[in-house]
Amino acid sequence: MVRTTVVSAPGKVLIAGGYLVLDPAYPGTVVSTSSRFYTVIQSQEFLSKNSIRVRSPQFLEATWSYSVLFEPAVAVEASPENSSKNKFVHLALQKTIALAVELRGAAQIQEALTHGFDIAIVGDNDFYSQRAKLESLGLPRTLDSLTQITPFCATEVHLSDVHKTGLGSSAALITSLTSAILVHLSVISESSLAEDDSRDRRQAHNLAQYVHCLAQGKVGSGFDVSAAVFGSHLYSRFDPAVIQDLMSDDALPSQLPSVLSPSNAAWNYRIEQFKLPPLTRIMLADVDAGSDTPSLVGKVLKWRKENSTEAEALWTNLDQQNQSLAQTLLHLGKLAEDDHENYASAVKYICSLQPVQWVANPLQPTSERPIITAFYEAHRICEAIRGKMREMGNLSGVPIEPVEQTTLLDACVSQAGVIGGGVPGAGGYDAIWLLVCDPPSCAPDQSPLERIEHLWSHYEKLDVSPLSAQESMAKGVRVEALDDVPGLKNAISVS
Ligand SMILES: Nc1ncnc2c1ncn2[C@@H]1O[C@H](COP(=O)(O)OP(=O)(O)OP(=O)(O)O)[C@@H](O)[C@H]1O
Ligand SMILES: C[C@@](O)(CCOP(=O)(O)O)CC(=O)O
Repeated sequence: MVRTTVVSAPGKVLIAGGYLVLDPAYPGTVVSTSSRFYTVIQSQEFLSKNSIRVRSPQFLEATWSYSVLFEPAVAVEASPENSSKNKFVHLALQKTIALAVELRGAAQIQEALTHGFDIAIVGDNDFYSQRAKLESLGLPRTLDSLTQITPFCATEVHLSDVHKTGLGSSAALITSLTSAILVHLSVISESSLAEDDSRDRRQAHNLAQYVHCLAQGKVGSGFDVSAAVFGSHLYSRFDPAVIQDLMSDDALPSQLPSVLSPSNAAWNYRIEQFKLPPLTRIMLADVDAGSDTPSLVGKVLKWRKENSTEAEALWTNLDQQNQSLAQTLLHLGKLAEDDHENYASAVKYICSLQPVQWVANPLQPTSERPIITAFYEAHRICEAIRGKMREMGNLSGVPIEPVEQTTLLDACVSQAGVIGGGVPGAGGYDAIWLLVCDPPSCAPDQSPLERIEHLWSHYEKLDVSPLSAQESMAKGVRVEALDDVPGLKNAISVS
C-alpha cells in the first residue's frame, strides 16, 4: 500500500495591525481562512531511492525533481533537468530533511526514502484570482458562482504569472509542506501536531517561520506563518535575532535542532486567543491588480524613522484602536456565550438596519441593548482604524487605503448589517475585507451577504470579485485524510 500523508494549512487576513505588527510592541489581529494549501506526500515504489518529485498540478510545467544525498553531509540537490527553479520548495526540502536527519539520524531518514517521495501541492482556488475563470464560464461574480469552479482548478499559467489574492500563499504552502514532511518522516506525530500548543506544533512553527524567512530573503513580522500554524489569533512578533545565525549561507545543519527547538525561549512571539463573534462572517474581495507590498512597507518604515514623534503618536493611537477592536469582537463572543437567545435576536435586528440606526431605537429591549451597543462599537472602531490608516498613507506617501478603495469601502460599510471593514495587511489596491452579520435562516432580501454580493457585482468603478473564504473553523495546520477533502484526490492524480 502506498503510504500517504496529507497536511493542510490555512491562509490569513490581517484585519488590524498592518505595519504596527512589524514592531514587537504592537499586536496584530489575524484571521485564518477556510481556504487552505494542501501537501500530499506519497512514498512511491516507481520513484527511485532518495528521490523527491514535487508537483503543483494547478500550474504549467510545475514539476521539480530533487535528489537527497547523505554523504559527505545531508543535501537536497535540484535536478539539472528541471525547467524552472522553485526556491520556496527547494529550501523547504533542504531544511526540513536536514532537521529530520539531525533529530532522527540519517539511517531512519534513508530508510523512509527507500521509495522516493511524490509530493503534490495545491491551493484552494481563493489563493488565485478567479475573475478570468468566472468570465470564461459566463458566470456572475458571486459566491455561488465560485462553488461551480472545480476545486483546485488549473490556472493555465506558469506559477510566476499567476495573479495571487493576498491570502498568504507562500506561508500556507511552506507550512503545509514542511509539516507534511516532518509527519511523513515521523519527526513529529499526527496527534501532537493537532494539539493547540504542543511541542510538535511549535516545532512545526519554528521550522516554517525560518524557511519562509529564508525563501523571502527577509524576516517579516511572521503573522502569516503563525496563522498558518495556529489559526486566528492576536499576534506579537518574535525577535529576528533568534534565526540570525541560520540566515547565512554558512549555517550548519547541526545548528538547526537547537535554534528551531520548541524549547528555545528566544522564539518570543506571543499568541492570544481570538475568533470572530458568532453569527458574523468575514467577506473578502479580490479588487484589482495591484500594489507592491515590499515597497509600501519600505516607504512607511522610512517615514516612521524620519518622523519619529509624529509616528509615535499615530502608532500609539492606532494600537489602542486595534486592541479595542479585538477586545470588542472577543466581548461579543462572550455576550453570545452568556445569552445566545438575545444575541441571535440582536444580530437579526441589526441585519436590516444601517450601522447609524443600530443604537438609535429607544424602544430596543434592554436585554439586547448591550449587544447592539457592542456591535456599534466594533463598527465605530473599524471606521476609526480606517481613518488612521489613511492618515498613515497620506503622511508616508503610500496608497494604504487609496481613494478608490475608500469609495468602495464607504459604500460597503454603510449597508445594513455590515459591522465594518478595511484594507487587509499592508493595504493597497488589491483587496478589501468586511465583517457582516450572518444570522441563520435569513431571507435573501434581508441578508447582508447578498446585499454585499449585489453591490460588488454591480460596482462599476472597480473590478470587485468575492473570495469564498470564511474564518477557518479548524485551528491552523492539520493532518487530513486524502478522501475527505472534496476534489483533492482528483486534483493531484497524474493525468
Ligand atoms: N502552488 C504552488 N506550488 C509551488 N510553489 C508555490 C505555489 N504557490 C506559491 N509557491 C511558491 O511561493 C512563491 C510565492 O511567494 P510570494 O511570497 O510571492 O507569495 P505571497 O506573498 O505569499 O502571496 P499572496 O499574494 O498569496 O500573499 C512562488 O514563487 C513559489 O515559489
Ligand atoms: C505590512 C505588514 O505588517 C503586513 C503585510 O500584510 P499582507 O502581506 O499585505 O497581508 C508586513 C508584515 O507584517 O510582515
